[in-house]
Amino acid sequence: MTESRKIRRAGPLTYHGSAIPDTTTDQRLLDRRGPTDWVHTDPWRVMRIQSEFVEGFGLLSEVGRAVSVFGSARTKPGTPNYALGERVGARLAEAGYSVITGGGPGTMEAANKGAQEAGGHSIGLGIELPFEQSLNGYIDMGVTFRYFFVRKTMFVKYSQAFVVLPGGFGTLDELFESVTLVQTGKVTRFPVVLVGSKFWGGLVDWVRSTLLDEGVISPDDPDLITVTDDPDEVVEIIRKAHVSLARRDFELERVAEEGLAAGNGANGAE
Ligand SMILES: C/C(=C\CNc1ncnc2c1ncn2[C@@H]1O[C@H](COP(=O)(O)O)[C@@H](O)[C@H]1O)CO
Repeated sequence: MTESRKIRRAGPLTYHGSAIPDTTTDQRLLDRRGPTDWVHTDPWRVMRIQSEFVEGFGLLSEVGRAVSVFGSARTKPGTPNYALGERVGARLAEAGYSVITGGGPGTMEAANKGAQEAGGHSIGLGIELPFEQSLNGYIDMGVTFRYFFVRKTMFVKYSQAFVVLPGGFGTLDELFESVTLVQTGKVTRFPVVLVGSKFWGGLVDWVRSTLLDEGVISPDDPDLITVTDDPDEVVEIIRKAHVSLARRDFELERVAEEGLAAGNGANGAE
């Protein structure tokens, strides 16, 4: 009778006899030894980026109708812009929208405060910065990201409109990123509302004159942005846009169903 050979299973793999490695996968995982420089390499960073997306999608997937509010991190409590941020947050919450901000101080805090105090759902998507900073104190659900671009994806994916109050480079970056996504058709359901005509007027005039005159945007592009001073109008603009988008979706579905009923079949597009 042949002596039974030793075997070891490792997931789907079975090792036999002399092919059995000296250590098990668990030992290699759990024993801490060897070089650690791989944690500073790009492939490892890619894994970390992936995990941030997975975590963000998991945590935010059940957020209902939401609006992202952007604005200066430097707006001080007690100033007109802080009060404006609070009113915008409150009106959105009263209209049933969750309010998503960058979770920081200034206008972000004001919008979260307004939303929370109005009984709404107040969300902060924080960002890890080189200096110590915690989420503001008016957040029901806070998620902190390491990467700006992962966080930006979350603002777009989990909100149905962008509201932009006065702010600096960060706010301008968020404004133009959102307008570019709408302009290029990467997102379809995004009213972009600027709040504060005095602050935004010069920029909007420049868009309508210089950018149009130079031919670097299309004639319809300035209409991708709406300006108002009135928090109630912010909600009205967003509601109207969503109603007309819902009508358009309904119409598209009706046309598709009629096409199917008439035997045209689907066109195969995703
Ligand atoms: C500069 C200060 C704090 C920075 N903290 C921030 N926390 C969270 N999100 C931030 C922060 N700074 C910028 N952002 C994002 O950009 C927008 C504001 O940028 P701006 O340059 O201040 O206009 C904002 O919407 C955030 O998403 C001092 O306390």
